[in-house]
Amino acid sequence: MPQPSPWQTAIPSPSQTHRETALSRQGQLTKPAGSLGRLEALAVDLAALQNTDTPGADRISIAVFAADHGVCVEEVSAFPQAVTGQMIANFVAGGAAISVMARHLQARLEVINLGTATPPPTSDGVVDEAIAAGTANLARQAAMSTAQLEQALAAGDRAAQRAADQQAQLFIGGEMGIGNTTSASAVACALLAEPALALAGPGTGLDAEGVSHKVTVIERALARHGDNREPLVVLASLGGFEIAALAGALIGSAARGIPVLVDGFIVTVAALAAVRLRPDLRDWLLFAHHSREPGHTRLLEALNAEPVLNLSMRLGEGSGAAVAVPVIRSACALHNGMATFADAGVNNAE
Ligand SMILES: Cc1cc2ncn([C@H]3O[C@H](COP(=O)(O)O)[C@@H](O)[C@H]3O)c2cc1C
Ligand SMILES: O=C(O)c1cccnc1
Repeated sequence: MPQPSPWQTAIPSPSQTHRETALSRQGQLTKPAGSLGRLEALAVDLAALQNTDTPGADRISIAVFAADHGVCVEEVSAFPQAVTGQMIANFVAGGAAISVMARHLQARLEVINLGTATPPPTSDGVVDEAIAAGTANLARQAAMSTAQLEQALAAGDRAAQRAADQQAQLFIGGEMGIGNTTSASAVACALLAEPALALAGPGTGLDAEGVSHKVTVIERALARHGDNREPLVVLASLGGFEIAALAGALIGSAARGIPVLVDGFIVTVAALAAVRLRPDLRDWLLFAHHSREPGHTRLLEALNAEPVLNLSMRLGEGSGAAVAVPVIRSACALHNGMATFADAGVNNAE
């Protein structure tokens, strides 16, 4: 019998008992009901997901998935493809935005290389999950084979296992891959049956002419792909290794009982594909921020997601999720630390 793929493992249901206890506690804390706004719901959601009366986000695992994209030959990014490998080195050297945030949050950061055309100058400290030297050009052919897709999903699942081994309370997936807003937009268009124009944006900073060209490249990819909306087919045809690995990591994280804080545009596309594959994943996703990449609005709507922050960020790497962590920590500290009306001898509402 063939082994089931990791993305087929069971995803637990959030604890209804802990949700109810947390909701009741929120109603007894020394504040007008609902006055902590979304912080209340965040703490309640985390209590249910973490299966605890004292939710927390002290132990965080961040995994940045990196890979190159064959579609870069179509000149769809403001930056050269070699930047992917260079940034991998920067992540482990500690100089990237996500490296700074991981230190700031005392989070564990790992960098996973799924395959680059120009390898990083040093691979010390990088998790090697290389599948190929980047994907094929998705404007002309399927980005990856079914076997490569399975490899990417499994690499994501292994990252989720490492997060579980570290007893992570929250998982953050990040990505790096020059050209990946083209791939992510194409995946989203195929899943949502939207035209390229509705979802493509500047990415790293294309001008209006650059975005128009990117739209035509995505249209070519979508015409080649056809109207198949099956998530695994869409991922293999239009995805990237890091996007597929993220989908595997999100499912793997939920399967191990670790809630996920979803970053910006690209991770949300991976989340959409993963939710289409496993609808029970949706409960495990908290959305960190609303990216400046214009297509993110449509994606958030499709996932019925209301992100914690909107700081006009458009970086990726998991950086927006990392920046939202202090808000999540505040929600938990308030939930766990505030006195109840009864404890403090404060009169509750009539
Ligand atoms: C120095 C640098 C650091 C980054 N960190 C994340 N990205 C982001 O930009 C890329 C996607 O944009 P596009 O599709 O336009 O290439 C991804 O690698 C993404 O994570 C970066 C981009 C650059 C240039
Ligand atoms: O929101 C994102 O994930 C994003 C936006 C632009 C470029 N890279 C990533």
